[in-house]
Amino acid sequence: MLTIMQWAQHCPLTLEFDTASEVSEELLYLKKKEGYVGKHSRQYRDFVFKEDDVLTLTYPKSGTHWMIEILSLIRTKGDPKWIQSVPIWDRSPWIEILNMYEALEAQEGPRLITSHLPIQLLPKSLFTSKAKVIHLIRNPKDVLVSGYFFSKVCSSFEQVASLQEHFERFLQGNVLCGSWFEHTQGWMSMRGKESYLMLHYEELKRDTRSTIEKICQFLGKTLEPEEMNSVLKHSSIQAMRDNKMSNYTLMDGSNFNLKNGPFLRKGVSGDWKNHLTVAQAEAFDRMFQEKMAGLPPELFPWD
Ligand SMILES: Nc1ncnc2c1ncn2[C@@H]1O[C@H](COP(=O)(O)OS(=O)(=O)O)[C@@H](OP(=O)(O)O)[C@H]1O
Repeated sequence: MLTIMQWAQHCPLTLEFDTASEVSEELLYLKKKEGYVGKHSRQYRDFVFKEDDVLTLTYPKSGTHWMIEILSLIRTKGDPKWIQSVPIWDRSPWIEILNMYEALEAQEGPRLITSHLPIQLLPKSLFTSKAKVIHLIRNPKDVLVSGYFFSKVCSSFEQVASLQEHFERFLQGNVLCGSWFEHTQGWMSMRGKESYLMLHYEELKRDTRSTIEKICQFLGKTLEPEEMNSVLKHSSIQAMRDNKMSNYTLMDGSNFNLKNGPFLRKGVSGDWKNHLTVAQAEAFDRMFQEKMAGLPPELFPWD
């Protein structure tokens, strides 16, 4: 029996797997994480996804919370009462966090569920159920930069001395949730399934309305024009910064330290250009070409 993961120190979840072969190399670093506590969670593997579940699936720092806010507002047809009264992590709990997992199990459907896990660590019922998966991806250079700043705010992230150190760890997959390249390719293997929708942060940013329409179509929902306007208004980054149920001020002082930066930082595409050197960007691009060779370039519509 091999225990491989503790998510966060304040809400420890550990998954146990029967054989080492079930553990991808890129996740092994998690075993070394300080404060690591083994805890048997075979039950997790038996979690039953239901057909009316909607799973937001992201590599960390790809726009997860934005998507949850949008899905919450679609559910209420733009009425902000729910998002303004229930914390974002209770509206769409992370399946890999133990206390949230337990809440999810007890929850009546339809459920919003979130995960940052790579595909091989999701309970198997996901792949036989009709639960819908929204896989949001983002330019990994922006993901990298966002993660660097977030590491100063959230102690679950690897504490690093410099952006260069974070850069090297990111390319090696030696960061929370492992290699972006493998995580992304893994989930992209669901392309073509009716229950899978892949979206880009950049597309959501460039044309939020059309992307929300696409989400509604995928979910079989319709919004009246004024309901759509309300979804747009209340899921804007400024509205989320002003919403204490979404800005993590309720978590400040736990493993979040908002003195070191806001939870909702810039919320733009292309911020990597302000932080990565030309040499870093070139090294990144070489790695990208190598790792993602064979996938159509239109899957990655960013510069
Ligand atoms: N409404 C809205 N509009 C635009 N951008 C937004 C929005 N909400 C969150 N964000 C940006 O998403 C980044 C955080 O991603 P995640 O929510 O996936 O982070 S986490 O891993 O779940 O902690 C983080 O990106 P950076 O600003 O580049 O750090 C957030 O600012």
